[in-house]
Amino acid sequence: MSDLAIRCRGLVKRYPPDVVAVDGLDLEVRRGECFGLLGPNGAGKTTTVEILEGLLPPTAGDVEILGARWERDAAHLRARVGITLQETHLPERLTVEEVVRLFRSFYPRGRSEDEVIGLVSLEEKRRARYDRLSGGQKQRLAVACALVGEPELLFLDEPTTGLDPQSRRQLWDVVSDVKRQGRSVLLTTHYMDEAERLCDRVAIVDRGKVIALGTPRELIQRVVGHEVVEFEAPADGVSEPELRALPGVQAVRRGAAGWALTVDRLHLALPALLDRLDGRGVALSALSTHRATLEDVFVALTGRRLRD
Ligand SMILES: Nc1ncnc2c1ncn2[C@@H]1O[C@H](COP(=O)(O)OP(=O)(O)OP(=O)(O)O)[C@@H](O)[C@H]1O
Repeated sequence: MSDLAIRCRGLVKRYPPDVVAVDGLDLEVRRGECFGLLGPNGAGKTTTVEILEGLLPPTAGDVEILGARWERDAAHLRARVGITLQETHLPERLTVEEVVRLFRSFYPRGRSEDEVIGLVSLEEKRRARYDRLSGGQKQRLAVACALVGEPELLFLDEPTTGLDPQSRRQLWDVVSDVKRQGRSVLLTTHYMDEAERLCDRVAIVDRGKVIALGTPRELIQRVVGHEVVEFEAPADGVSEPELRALPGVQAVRRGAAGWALTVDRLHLALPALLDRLDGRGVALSALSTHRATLEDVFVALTGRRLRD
């Protein structure tokens, strides 16, 4: 048995006449791992996921899911994976339990309705019609449908986009439970806090290619450092080499709104920075610090923000 849940090599998807949505993407997701595909709008995440889900044929490349292939083993594979699409439209007039029962009937084996409804905490809504559910409840029901066949691998495409903070946290709990049961998860998201919290490893995708891969902590420390200091000051007030020479500073970037320093020793870098600016009589119009995030990794690698 393959110890990989997903393996793809040289994946390409072109849309005529000239869109290259996926541009030679390689990926390995281990069994039992929650793996995140991160990237800005249009990076190629959904296209990649739909190919891996067997819903879209690639233009080129090789895909293996749970050691099997969609071309040869589609019927068998369908019963082993669970899919939650970016948008799910379920029959408006069916109740929560009717929807779950319907999906349960598609699988040869699986969980009971009660168990699945409990997993996504929709017990109180089991007799409520689909069109009466909130956005978060609808999304949890979609995840319940993906879980009802006890999938070995769960695909979640932007499961929390558009949800309020409480609904997002409820969905995170569901995904954490799925992970605890040893199932594999492939998750796409724009939310870096979501990826840092849920994913064992992430791949950052940009323009159809993987541009960075690792655990969230590894990537942040390797690419960015520990902390980010951002400040605004007149462009002629201080120079890039001067900033780079300050103690504790690892990298310097000048953005549209001001400077961003990545630092590994904030307690040294910050006083030295303030001292330097003060000595020059440079007025600061804004100053903030934050722990480096995956968003900073993306900015450091591409010079762009994830959500421009
Ligand atoms: N059916 C299609 N025909 C033509 N172009 C397409 C089609 N589907 C996607 N694309 C293009 O392929 C690129 C990748 O799109 P994709 O939806 O995979 O990105 P994404 O990373 O999932 O973005 P988002 O986060 O906005 O969902 C985009 O430029 C998109 O416009």
